Amino acid sequence: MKESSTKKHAPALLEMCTMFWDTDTYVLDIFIFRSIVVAAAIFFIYKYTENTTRYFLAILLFSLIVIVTFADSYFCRSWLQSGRRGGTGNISIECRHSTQEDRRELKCDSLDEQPVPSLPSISYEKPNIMQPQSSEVMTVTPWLAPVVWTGTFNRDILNKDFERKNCTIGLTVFALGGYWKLLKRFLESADKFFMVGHRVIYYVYTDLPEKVECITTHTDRKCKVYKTSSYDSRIRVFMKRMEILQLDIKSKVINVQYLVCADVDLVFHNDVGVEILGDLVATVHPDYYKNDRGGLMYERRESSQAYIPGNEGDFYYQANFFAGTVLEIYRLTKSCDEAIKIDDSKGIIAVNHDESHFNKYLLYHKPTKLLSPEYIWRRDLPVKPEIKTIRIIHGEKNV
Ligand SMILES: CC(=O)N[C@H]1[C@@H](OP(=O)(O)OP(=O)(O)OC[C@H]2O[C@@H](n3ccc(=O)[nH]c3=O)[C@H](O)[C@@H]2O)O[C@H](CO)[C@H](O)[C@@H]1O
Ligand SMILES: [Mn+2]
Repeated sequence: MKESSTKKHAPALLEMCTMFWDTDTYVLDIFIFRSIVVAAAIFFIYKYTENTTRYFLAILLFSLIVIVTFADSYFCRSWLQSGRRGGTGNISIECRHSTQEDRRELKCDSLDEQPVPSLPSISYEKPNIMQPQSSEVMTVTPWLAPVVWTGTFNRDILNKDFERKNCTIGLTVFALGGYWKLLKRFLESADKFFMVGHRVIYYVYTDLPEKVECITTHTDRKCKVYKTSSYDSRIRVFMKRMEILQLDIKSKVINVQYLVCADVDLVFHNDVGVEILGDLVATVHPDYYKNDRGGLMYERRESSQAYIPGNEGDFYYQANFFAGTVLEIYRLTKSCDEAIKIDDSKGIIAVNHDESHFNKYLLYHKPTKLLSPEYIWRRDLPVKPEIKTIRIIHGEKNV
């Protein structure tokens, strides 16, 4: 009962708190205002009241001053600190009793901790808002995520913008069992085409570290090799990836801002740069991108955690190349790992293994950027007019 009545009055009280505590003129205004009120009350009490009433009113006035002081220093402070004002909950409350100048200075300090970065000047053709980026393909999804195709971005602008963020990009790859043989070609092609000019850490997971030669020709790149257990089936391997990734992000073994997760049977054939980065980025599968919902390879058994009903689905995404901030990749890998384990406990393996769970996650947690099939093509697929630049080829299992 008490709680609901507090909630009912919350906006008005909050507004009052904000007025009292979040203005530079607070100290002066409130001091003058209260002094006038108290002085007027004392004048009134002494001029117009008799002895007994006078004492009673004096005690009442004193109690009121105590209650008001207590109320605004306690409630307003905790309300503001809890951020209920929305967005600016980090205001420097500590300086509430200091002078006006101190308050202003401290407030500015917290806002100006990060200088405002600006883009260096670079020359490029003026963007024309009347010119559609493509008449052939979708460049923005219905939830306003860009779809990256050749011709939709200017890498120079993106590179300059990314440099000022001073971020490191991680590239994870698993090479267990016989797959260690694919690693050399994968890393060589990444060295040549992946995020050239940016700080990169390769995170290589293998059960055979002694066979792995992790080299890079760039001075701003590191390679970290981690030993894993061996698994008796390849399905186990790609299910385990989700578990290993989420654990290593959580324990900060993987410690970067952006993470790109790749299969080892990928070979980079053209530049793949910061245009692929975003909060949560998935690649559209080259086999199914023209199919309607019925033709997408989702898990259709209700018994599986990866189940997607027939009337739902956006695109079929490939689990062999995805990217995002570490936070988003953590959420994705953790959710997929949990779903895989629930299925496992019931003896269920989703139709496309980790990829089915990956697609389920992305249906309900929409990617903020999509990569066109140009980013993961396959050698055996026929040439298509919309595929202008094949950037990565997948399924390269022969060395
Ligand atoms: C037909 C089929 O099966 N497709 C699955 C498989 O496609 P793929 O044929 O792409 O699977 P894959 O053989 O490339 O295995 C996936 C990745 O796991 C790693 N790996 C796998 C096995 C192994 O013994 N050692 C090892 O290191 C390696 O990085 C490899 O690239 O993988 C996808 C996940 O990306 C999906 O789950 C697909 O359903
Ligand atoms: Mn693969």
